[in-house]
Amino acid sequence: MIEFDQVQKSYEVGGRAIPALKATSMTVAAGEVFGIVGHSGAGKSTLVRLINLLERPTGGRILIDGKNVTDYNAEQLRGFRRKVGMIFQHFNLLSSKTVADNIAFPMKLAGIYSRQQIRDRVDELLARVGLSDHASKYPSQLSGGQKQRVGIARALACRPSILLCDEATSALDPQTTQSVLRLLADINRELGLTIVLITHEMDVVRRVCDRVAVMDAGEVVELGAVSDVFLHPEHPTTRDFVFESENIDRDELQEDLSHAEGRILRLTFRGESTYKPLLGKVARESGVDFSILSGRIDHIKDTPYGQLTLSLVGGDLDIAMAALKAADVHVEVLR
Ligand SMILES: Nc1ncnc2c1ncn2[C@@H]1O[C@H](COP(=O)(O)OP(=O)(O)OP(=O)(O)O)[C@@H](O)[C@H]1O
Repeated sequence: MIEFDQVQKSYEVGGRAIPALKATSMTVAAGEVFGIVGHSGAGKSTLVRLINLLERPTGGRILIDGKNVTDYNAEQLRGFRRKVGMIFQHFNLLSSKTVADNIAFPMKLAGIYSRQQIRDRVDELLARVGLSDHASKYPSQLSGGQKQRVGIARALACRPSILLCDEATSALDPQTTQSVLRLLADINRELGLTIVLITHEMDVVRRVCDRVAVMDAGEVVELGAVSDVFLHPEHPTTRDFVFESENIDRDELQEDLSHAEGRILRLTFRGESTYKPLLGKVARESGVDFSILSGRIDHIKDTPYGQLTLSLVGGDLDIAMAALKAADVHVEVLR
């Protein structure tokens, strides 16, 4: 478990303290995939670099599994850092070393593993990330996705309990992003590793994270289960991220809504209710006519969800609303 207790960070620039993270308290549970989303400069990298103490907080405490790591001496810190792996946007591989040597590097540096242990672990990790045939290649001979797989294998070499991902898919195309995210989800499930993932894309959060913190100007402005934050965003910054990820143009949406008749509702279905033929039944029972203005069905991690914007005309609106709510559909009246 990672606990931030009133953690703050400012950088000294030209004798002035520039605040990057305002006093923040939050907890990341062991074994969860925790997303941190925010625009450039929001403080995401600072927050994540505080977890492995690449940056030292200027206030507050960071507790990992109940231990205050901000108090650690140099030796304790070295041991602790082996338990926290990290992957980066631009992979940060050593270009003069082969794939196998890149993966072995943190184990050699630790100085506590035998040659045989290192060889076995490298083979195991190469297989885990699907690169057994590429062990002797150099990073320049690999695609972006393969480089990130090497980065992941290297981060896992010393069997960490926490994996930090700093914009790990931002340099990859959508298909490669999917496969790297799938690999991270598998690793999380199989190894029970805690993953903290920073990104500026809500879509990445939607695919793999259990919970998310939204950051704006050095502050966590919204935090919760991805399904709640994504489907019912409250803070304007969160709304921007969700709209962006769904490719919704607000002006166009307003324009479409202004042409629609009657009441306008947004319905959110989660889990099994997503696939039920509910609208026809509600229309028959209430006499209300629906017309669909927009809609999508997708997944939040493994859970299906659907969102429909409807205009409703005629019939008995109260009966329709009651029937939808009784079927566990979240109903929001837009007009
Ligand atoms: N080493 C540093 N010295 C001075 N200021 C810094 C330093 N690192 C970050 N900052 C400042 O702290 C604030 C937060 O930066 P941070 O890199 O944490 O944001 P971010 O959300 O990760 O942004 P990005 O997505 O662009 O990486 C910014 O205003 C940045 O300019």
